[in-house]
Amino acid sequence: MPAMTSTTDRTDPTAGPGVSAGEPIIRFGDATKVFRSGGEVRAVDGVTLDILAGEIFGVIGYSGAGKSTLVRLINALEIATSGTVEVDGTVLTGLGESRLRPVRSRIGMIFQQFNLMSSRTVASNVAYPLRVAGWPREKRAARVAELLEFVGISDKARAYPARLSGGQKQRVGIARALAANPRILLADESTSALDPETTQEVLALLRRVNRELGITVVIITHEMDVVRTTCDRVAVMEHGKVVEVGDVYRVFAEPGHDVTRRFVATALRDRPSSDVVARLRARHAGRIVTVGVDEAAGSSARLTRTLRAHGVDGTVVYGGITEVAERPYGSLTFELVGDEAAVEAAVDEFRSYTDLVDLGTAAAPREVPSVVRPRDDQAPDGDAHPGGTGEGSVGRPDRRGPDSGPLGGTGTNR
Ligand SMILES: Nc1ncnc2c1ncn2[C@@H]1O[C@H](COP(=O)(O)OP(=O)(O)OP(=O)(O)O)[C@@H](O)[C@H]1O
Repeated sequence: MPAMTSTTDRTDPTAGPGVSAGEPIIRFGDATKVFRSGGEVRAVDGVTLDILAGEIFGVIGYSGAGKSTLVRLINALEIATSGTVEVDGTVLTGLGESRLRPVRSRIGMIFQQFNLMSSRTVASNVAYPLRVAGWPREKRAARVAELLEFVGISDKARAYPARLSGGQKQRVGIARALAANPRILLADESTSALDPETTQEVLALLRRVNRELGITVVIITHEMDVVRTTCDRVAVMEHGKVVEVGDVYRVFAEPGHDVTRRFVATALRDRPSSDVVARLRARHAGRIVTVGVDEAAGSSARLTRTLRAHGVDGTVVYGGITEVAERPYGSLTFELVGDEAAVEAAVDEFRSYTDLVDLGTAAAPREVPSVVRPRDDQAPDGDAHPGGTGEGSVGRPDRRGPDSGPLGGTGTNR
C-alpha cells in the first residue's frame, strides 16, 4: 500500500494550518445548542470538552443524547446557541459562511447510510469534492486512484454504488471524506448499518486513517464495542451533557456514571450473573471465585503462578479476556480444588493484587455480592456469552512448564 503523498503524516502532524498532535484540535467551551421548534430542546447542554489532535475520540450515548448535534457543531452544520466551538485554531462562533468554508474543508464526514450519489460511479463519487474544490482533471484522477487504493477498492472504480456491499460503500464514503486532505474525520454511526465482520473491517480502516495519515477521528456510536476496539478516549453523553470523559481503558475499568456502567456492561459480559452462578454451583463442587484480569492487577500468568505456588488446581469455568483499547482486560471464574487451607491461601493471594468475588462452594455458597467492579451491578442477567464458557485447567504444576501460557486460548471472548 503506497503512502498517500498529499496527506499529513503521523510523524509530521503539525503540517497544515492547525494545532500540533496532542494539543486540542476541537474545543467546546460551555457549548449549548437549543432547538426551538415546538418546545425547547437543549440538544447540547453546556458541554466543555477538548478533543486532541491525533486521537480517535468516541462519543457514546443513547438515542437523543445529543451526539449528532455535538458533532454537527464541529463542522458548523449547527451553530451553538451559546458558548464556543473552536476547530483547528479557529473559533467558529459568529463566523460567516465564507470564513466557515476553509474550516469545513479540513473536516471530512462519513455517515451511517453512506450518502453516496447513486447515479455516479465510485470514482466519480470520490472525485466530487475535488471537482467542487476546483482540482484539475488529471490531478483529480491521480488522487482518486490513490484514495481507492488506500481504502482497498481500486477494482470498483467504475462500479455504481448499487452494486457494492455495505462495507464497500462505506469505503467509498471514507475515500470521499479523505479526498481533500482533512485534518479531522467525523464518523456518525458509520458502522451501525454493517454486520459485525464488516464493522471490524471498517473500524480497522478508520484506525489506519488515524495512524497512517495522522487524522483526528471522532466516532459517534451507541455501541460500546466500537469504543472498546477503536477509540483512545471517550465522552459519554446523556440529556445533552457529557457525563463522563476519559481514557477508554480507565472508563472500562472504573466507570464513574450509571450510563457508562450500562454501556460497559454491554461490551463486557465476562462476569457470571446470579443465574449462571447457580448453574456453576450445580456443575462444580469446588470453591468458585471470580478474579479480574487487567494490566495493573493480575495477568493470567500471575494467577497461574499463585495457584501453582499453593498447589491448588484451578479450572476456568466462566469468563474471558478481551481487549480494551488494545490492552488485556476481563475476568476469569475459577473452580479451585485442593487442600482447604491451600485454597484459602490462594484466594488471599489473589485478593492481594486483583479484585475477587468469592462465590463459595455448592455446599457452602456465599451470597452473590455486588461484585467489586462497579460495572457488574448493571450486568445483564443471562447465560454465558459465546466463547465465555470455555473450561480449562490451570495451575497444575505437573502438567505445565513455568512459561507456558496457561490460559492462552481459553475463555478468550474475541
Ligand atoms: N433540527 C432539530 N430540531 C429540533 N430538535 C432537534 C433537531 N435535531 C435534534 N433535535 C433534538 O435534539 C436532541 C438530540 O438529538 P441528536 O440527534 O443530537 O441525538 P443523538 O444522540 O445523536 O441521537 P441518535 O443516536 O438517535 O441519532 C433530540 O431530542 C432531538 O430530537
